[in-house]
Amino acid sequence: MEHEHKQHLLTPNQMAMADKAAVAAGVPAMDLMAAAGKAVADAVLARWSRCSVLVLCGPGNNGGDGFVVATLLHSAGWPVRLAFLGSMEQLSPEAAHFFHAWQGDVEGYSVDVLEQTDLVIDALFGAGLTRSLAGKARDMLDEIIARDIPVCAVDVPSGLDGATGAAFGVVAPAELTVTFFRKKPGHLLFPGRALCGELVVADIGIPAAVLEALDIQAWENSPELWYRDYPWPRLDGHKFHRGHALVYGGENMTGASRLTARGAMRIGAGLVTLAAPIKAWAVYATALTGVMVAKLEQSQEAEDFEELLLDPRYNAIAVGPGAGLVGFERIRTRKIVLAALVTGRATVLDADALSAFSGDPQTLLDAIVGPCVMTPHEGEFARIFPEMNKSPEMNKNHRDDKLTRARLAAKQSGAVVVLKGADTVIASPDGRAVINSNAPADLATGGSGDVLTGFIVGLLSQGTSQGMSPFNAAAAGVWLHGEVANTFGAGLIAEDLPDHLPKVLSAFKTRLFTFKK
Ligand SMILES: NC(=O)C1=CN([C@@H]2O[C@H](COP(=O)(O)OP(=O)(O)OC[C@H]3O[C@@H](n4cnc5c(N)ncnc54)[C@H](OP(=O)(O)O)[C@@H]3O)[C@@H](O)[C@H]2O)[C@H](O)CC1
Ligand SMILES: [K+]
Repeated sequence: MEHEHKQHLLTPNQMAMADKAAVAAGVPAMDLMAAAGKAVADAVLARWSRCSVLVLCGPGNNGGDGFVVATLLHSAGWPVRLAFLGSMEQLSPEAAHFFHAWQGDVEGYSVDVLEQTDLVIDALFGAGLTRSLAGKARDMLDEIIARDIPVCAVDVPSGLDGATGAAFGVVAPAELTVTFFRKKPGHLLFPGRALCGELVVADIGIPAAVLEALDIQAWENSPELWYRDYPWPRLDGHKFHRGHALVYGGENMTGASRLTARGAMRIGAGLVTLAAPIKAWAVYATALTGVMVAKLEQSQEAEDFEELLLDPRYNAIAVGPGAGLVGFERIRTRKIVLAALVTGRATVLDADALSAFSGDPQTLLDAIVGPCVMTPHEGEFARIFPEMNKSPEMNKNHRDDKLTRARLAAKQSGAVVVLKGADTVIASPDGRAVINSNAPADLATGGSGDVLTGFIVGLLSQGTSQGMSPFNAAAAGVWLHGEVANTFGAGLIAEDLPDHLPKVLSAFKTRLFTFKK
């Protein structure tokens, strides 16, 4: 399991390098293509009953895979037709070999060929796509969409950028995509994740060892990445070892920070204190058992918060949920955030803690001096990194994708950036990134972000010195957050998330011992 590293995500360029490394290691390109085509044919035979298949082959090795698929489905007794968009001369040696191995006709490449077709094998373009599809390639995909013909895509649906999940123009959505060796970011980032349909990753004989030579910077989120650092309660673990999380509670939206405090408790913070303006103190004090509530005196809340922070035992701080943005609250929220950041202690900034700096984000970014995790959704992200979506550099080469934006924001801010969504990206200032893929749609309920903030600050409060770095704490928090929602299922509301975590943790713990083997 160790060096399997199933979570690695390779860019199309890294995929090509893996390909070359495999050939250099003695795996003939011919065998790679044969194995790729076989993996696609096997996946089709396993999912569809015999039907009339049209294989669309493009000019490169994606097309080469298609030739292999056509021959294998034909020899399985399926009615197979093949149309080729390219020229013999342009084919690589291995693609040319499998082109000649195809015994059937090569039909003219026009939309008429779609007549009587039950299933299309999309082997037009894969990792080599460099620009939007146009002309006949595009017309064919438009027609496939119009006729709603099921598609099995080879490597990626044609038109999809494997690096970003962005569509270069038209993409025919696939029921099934078969990719090779490892996933690409584009298989996990929307719209790519949706356009791929069910994803199968086939081992085609590329040795896992080639990964060492690649400078992998992206992974699919999984406990495999961070379970070694997970702060399991130690037998001698006095609660003070487990750290003390300090959560700032707002005046009106008291529910938000209560969810955060509960999330921090449930994930194992030794102690949690919620600091709230005295006006809201009674609400918190009655609602929260087990969480201590500190009073912040009227109109000097920020000073009192600073005073609290003089106690070094508060080793992780969360600000944002329900902090308040209306009128004077905005000024107070900014002061509270700056008071937290100046301590240099692990700080999680979410929601209002971010929006309070829209208009002058640099004040916030300049104040980040210690371990910090930001958890913006797209709207909050745009307020803190307004230039991110408009810079010519970003849009010139389709770099306005989520992975690039989160990475640039992390680099620029020095914080770990959790750019939330159905495909949450966790990016570290050093360029590493994790794409989360287990979150169900139900998670988009009000308050679920407040709980995530609690999970992350709760993890950070437990042994930051020993090893749950902000990057790992964010990845673990996001994964557990998704896992709880998955196990809970329909009808989930935010309040269920903290209380359902223990069940997931114990299941995760037993599973861990299988990891450790
Ligand atoms: N690494 C592996 O695991 C294996 C991958 N295989 C398959 O190989 C493809 C990648 O093959 P490649 O030849 O590099 O590229 P494509 O087949 O995806 O593209 C072919 C050429 O198409 C041209 N191109 C690019 N964009 C367009 C466009 N919009 N319109 C027209 N033509 C386009 C481009 O050539 P240009 O010179 O025109 O730019 C491409 O070179 C991978 O996806 C796998 O399916 C191996 O078969 C097995 C091992
Ligand atoms: K394809």
